[in-house]
Amino acid sequence: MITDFVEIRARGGGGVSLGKTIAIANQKGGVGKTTTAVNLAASLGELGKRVLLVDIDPQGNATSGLGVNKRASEQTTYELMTGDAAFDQVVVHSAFKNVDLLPSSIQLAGAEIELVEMADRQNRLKKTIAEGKERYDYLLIDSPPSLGLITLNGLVAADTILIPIQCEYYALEGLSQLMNTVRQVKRLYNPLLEVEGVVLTMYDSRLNLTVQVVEEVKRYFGAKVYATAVPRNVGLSEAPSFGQPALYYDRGSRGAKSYLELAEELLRRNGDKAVI
Ligand SMILES: Nc1ncnc2c1ncn2[C@@H]1O[C@H](COP(=O)(O)OP(=O)(O)OP(=O)(O)O)[C@@H](O)[C@H]1O
Repeated sequence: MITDFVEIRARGGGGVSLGKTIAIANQKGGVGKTTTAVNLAASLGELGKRVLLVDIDPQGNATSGLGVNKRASEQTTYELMTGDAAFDQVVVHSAFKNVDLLPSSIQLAGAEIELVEMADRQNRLKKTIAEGKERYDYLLIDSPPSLGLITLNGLVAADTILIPIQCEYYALEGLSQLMNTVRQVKRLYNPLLEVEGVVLTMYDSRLNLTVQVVEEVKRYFGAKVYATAVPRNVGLSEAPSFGQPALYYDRGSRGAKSYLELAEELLRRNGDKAVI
């Protein structure tokens, strides 16, 4: 059925417009970067967008979260960034609608040091995923929990940064450092880099602490804070061990639904619409 929500592809249609690259980053560990990357990718794919998930975290959890064996991946973002493989040698289709992956492997941990010696070291990811921008509507980069050279490559390659913040004590700790890094990247390498938004993760509205954290985050980031907060949900934490996004593991779960809502909000904020 054709409704107002149906459109001819807003991005990428006819090869005219380029996909949007969004780095999901926060140097703080365990705040929900990978969970957001995997589930947002699956949700955008479900909504008809062509998505490339770019895993640049040496832990490779986004790779295994999409059901791809990170130990068996011969060509990964490591080879892409060191120049030893081309885009088409690395990209793999996932089992999930509209979602492709550039997998990671533990070898990427070494790249942090190896890249230091290389020419154009902060631009390596940007150059190698450039052709992906012609094929996908959204490219989501899952960053490691640091502000090192690999994360820098992600921020240089990105159009925007999406920051997951866990609703817990010290949630804002390190955010001024992250924003300083964003400002520096803008000044030195990527003047058009913007903040896409802030996503509150592991949200529990029953806790006073959560309410306080949300207030503080809103004071700091204002309208950039997404209205959709992701609740703490067991489906989201179980799904990775089955190599599936929550949408496929347990479609009715609150976690799966909240990431679909997040994807819809992201499309809305970008003036983009689902293709159904
Ligand atoms: N909304 C949620 N509900 C329940 N569990 C969650 C939720 N979000 C994330 N988790 C769990 O919290 C842990 C950390 O999440 P995740 O790996 O996504 O964080 P990260 O920021 O990518 O971590 P790292 O910094 O190590 O890369 C994981 O075990 C994940 O399954």
